[in-house]
Amino acid sequence: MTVNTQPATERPDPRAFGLPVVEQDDIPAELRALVGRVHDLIGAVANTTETDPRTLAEAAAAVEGVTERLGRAPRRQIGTMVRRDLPGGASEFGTISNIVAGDTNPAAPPLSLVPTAEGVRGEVTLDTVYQGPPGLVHGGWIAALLDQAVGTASSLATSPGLTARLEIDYRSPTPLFNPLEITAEVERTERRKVYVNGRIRVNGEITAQARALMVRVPFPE
Ligand SMILES: CCCCCCCCCCCCCCCC(=O)SCCNC(=O)CCNC(=O)[C@H](O)C(C)(C)COP(=O)(O)OP(=O)(O)OC[C@H]1O[C@@H](n2cnc3c(N)ncnc32)[C@H](O)[C@@H]1OP(=O)(O)O
Repeated sequence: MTVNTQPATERPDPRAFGLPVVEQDDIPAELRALVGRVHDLIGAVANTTETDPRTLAEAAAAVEGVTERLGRAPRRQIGTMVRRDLPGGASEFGTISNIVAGDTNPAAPPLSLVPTAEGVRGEVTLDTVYQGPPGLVHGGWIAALLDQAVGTASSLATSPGLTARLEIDYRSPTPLFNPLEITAEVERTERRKVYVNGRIRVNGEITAQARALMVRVPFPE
């Protein structure tokens, strides 16, 4: 039975939880470029066949130098959020260094999800940084992508919550270097509980699907 006892129309402002908020448009283009180059670096390091000790040592020293230089500025407060405008006039908050979708996380693919009539949709192509079995996406990353999708669908349709339960059916291998279409939508809500379904498609075929229970976080008084 579908029970909608607590439809959420309020959008909590993360500042009410003591979390700083950055406007997505205020993230400097140069920081975005740096995030992109470090993302490329992760792939280059993971896949290099370079064996010359001097070349490798120089690369390590160069990276260490950049890390030290950036470390001179204070770190962002843990839990810093970013506000993003969405197509259609809505906006959403996300953690700025979210491992799946964070604007400033070089390890994130990143996955960008937009609202649809049903829920949310995004497309992403993963490289060997996300490899599990040869040529295939790691199962944990498949779960991570789907967790993000069901969480975002739930958050946009109701209000932000935490994943209480996530069940994944891995139906067929999910390949690297192929566009993954990720969709999710709310099935029903019961008080603070939001039941959400999601899936990954490759060339129109479902490779993995998720059933999730999100529990909405109570707003501060
Ligand atoms: C802050 C503002 C900023 C905005 C922000 C925006 C972010 C927008 C994008 C989000 C995109 C992120 C997507 C990644 C999402 C993660 O990765 S979340 C991280 C992984 N999850 C966690 O760490 C959660 C850990 N678990 C917990 O903290 C707590 O167990 C929970 C889930 C909050 C529930 O605890 P609780 O609030 O005390 O609620 P509780 O009363 O126990 O349960 C409520 C109801 O849920 C049921 N329930 C709870 N757990 C379960 C379960 N495992 N199975 C079945 N039923 C359950 C209970 O039975 C109860 O049912 P009813 O009595 O109402 O019928």
